[in-house]
Amino acid sequence: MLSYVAIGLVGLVGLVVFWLSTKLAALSRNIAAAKQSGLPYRISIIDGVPGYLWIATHNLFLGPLHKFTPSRRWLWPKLAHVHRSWYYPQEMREALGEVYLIVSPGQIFMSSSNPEANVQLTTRRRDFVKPVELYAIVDIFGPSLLTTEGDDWKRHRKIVAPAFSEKSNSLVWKESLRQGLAMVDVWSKIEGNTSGSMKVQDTAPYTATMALHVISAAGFGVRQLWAGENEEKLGSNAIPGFNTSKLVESHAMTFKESLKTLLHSIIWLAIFPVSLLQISPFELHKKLLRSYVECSDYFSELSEFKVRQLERGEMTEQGTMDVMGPLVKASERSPEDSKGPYLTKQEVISNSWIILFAGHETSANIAHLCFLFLAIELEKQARMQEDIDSIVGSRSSEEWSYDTDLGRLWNTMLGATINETLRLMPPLIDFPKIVRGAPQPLTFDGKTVSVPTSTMIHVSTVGVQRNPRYWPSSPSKLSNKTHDLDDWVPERWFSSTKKTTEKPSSTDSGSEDSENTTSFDTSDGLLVLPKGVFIPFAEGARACPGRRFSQIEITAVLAVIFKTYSLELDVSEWASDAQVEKMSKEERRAVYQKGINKARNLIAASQSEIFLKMRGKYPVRFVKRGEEKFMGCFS
Ligand code: HEM
Repeated sequence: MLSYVAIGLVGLVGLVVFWLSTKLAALSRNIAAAKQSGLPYRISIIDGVPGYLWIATHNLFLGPLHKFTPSRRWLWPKLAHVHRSWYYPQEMREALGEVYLIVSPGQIFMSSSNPEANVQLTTRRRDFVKPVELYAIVDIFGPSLLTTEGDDWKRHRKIVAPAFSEKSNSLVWKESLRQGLAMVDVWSKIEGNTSGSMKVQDTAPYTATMALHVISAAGFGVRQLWAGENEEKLGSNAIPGFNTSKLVESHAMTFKESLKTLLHSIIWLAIFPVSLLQISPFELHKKLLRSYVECSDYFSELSEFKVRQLERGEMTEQGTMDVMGPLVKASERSPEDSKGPYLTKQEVISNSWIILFAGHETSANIAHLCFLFLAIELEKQARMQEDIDSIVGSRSSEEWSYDTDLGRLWNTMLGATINETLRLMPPLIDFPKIVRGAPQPLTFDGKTVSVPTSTMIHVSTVGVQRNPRYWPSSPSKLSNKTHDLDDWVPERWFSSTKKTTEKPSSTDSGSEDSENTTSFDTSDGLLVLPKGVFIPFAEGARACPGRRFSQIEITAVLAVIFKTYSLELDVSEWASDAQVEKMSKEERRAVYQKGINKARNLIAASQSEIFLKMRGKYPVRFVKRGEEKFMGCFS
């Protein structure tokens, strides 16, 4: 008996020794490659981009560890803390430089927050490839524009990109103005609110619904209504369950319900594939599976609805952007068809999902954060309102023109507000690339380094967008830092001194597969930065095709709301309305400051779960302009 235990133990020790020696051998190979690269590097025992199980659970271990003071100096918990990694790029940059490697047994990881390097990483598409395997988490309905590479990606892009044309944008503008007003109407009907004063516990779910509605109408040609709106308005555009509360027999959830469940639990779909969910006894898994199937069915039904619309010739009459139209047309073709590229029926579903997914939470989070920053910075909000007034005057939003008003609004404090929010809190804190083949040369700051084979690269959006070397800045008014790049300062977008190094040269821009995603933000009104510096929408061929869509959407929503309303933080945690009424200017300022501190702390505690977002909520109050309680105290 004893001898069996002894043999077992020896076997176990042997396995551990074998495992350790293979890990050590891999680590020393990676260290040798890092040494040859010419880049600074650090060694970590944990791989830089851990798996999905780690992503889903790491907060449990690392949250408490970060509270333990000595660990704050350690590098590896910061690297492994995926949800909070957006918080550390400056520390990393100060310790290791703008481009550095982290070497672990299973991986060489590179981070870049250098504009010159960023330009090469985003434009040399064949040298620095998109690692589509990392996108499995969002690939739940199969490969799409976001999650393919090479010729397959070009086929998807050729079909999907034209839908984001200039012609479509006026529809985004109109629908966003409508949705902004509808959102206010919903707030006014919350119990205890009036149309003159509206307390909203958390604007995030509302901006999420607003963004979903805009994409649904402008992207899919299907108008969505807010709860309480009369569904008869939809007429022949009603698709039961998709945009109505009434379900058809085959469905148990509305489209919005199924989409919401899916978005909230998407990480679990990466860990538990559909085949596992089908046999799982847990209610949570059953609900997730149901929402997955429902969503897929809804997209199929929408696609059939589009086929019928196409047959009736309705889509051109409506003049909708209708991403779905070109997708459905392409799905009628075969791979051999000479009329143009094809999509399979499943690819129509996967691309529809990805457009909703990529364009919904991103815009929603930025709109939500713009609200909070404007409520924190009342003086800046007042300046934005003056700018809006100076452009639209007393005209009602129905008369606002896409051609003349949008560009003018953008080039004011309004555009500065949106850009500054995208700079400070980009929804994607970084985007990945990988070196698949031979080591790749990378030139920046007058030297050329060699990025090793299989290096996983993160182009650090947050890193470069908070780097004082490339941005106009002043000493921080909120901390003891010598720069204010960790603070929300929209005025920097009116800086005349473009404090930048010379424009980095693009080695491969204008390549045959790059799409024109230029935007009105390249005009002279706001600060224009060299390539690779302001990259919330990425750059190069794989840049976001929805850039202009979201800029127009957020501009319209902010303009239509702040034309009539002001936004203040709710301070009822510290003082009732009656108490505030009796307060002097100084007392009001002091109580508001408590709200500001709390809201700032909540924003700073945001986490990146695919997209960077706030976890807590802060209540705010929209009041008719002229009826503010605190705005005057800050002027
Ligand atoms: C504030 C809003 C938005 C931000 C910050 C943003 C950011 C980005 C970024 C950084 C990428 C590159 C991702 C990567 O390479 O991994 C991307 C890709 C993409 N975005 Fe956006 N996006 C926004 C809004 C939208 C909207 C409104 C839509 C659609 C209506 C959209 C659709 C897409 C698609 C389809 C891709 C994949 C493009 C490709 O791989 O060729 N995005 N976005």
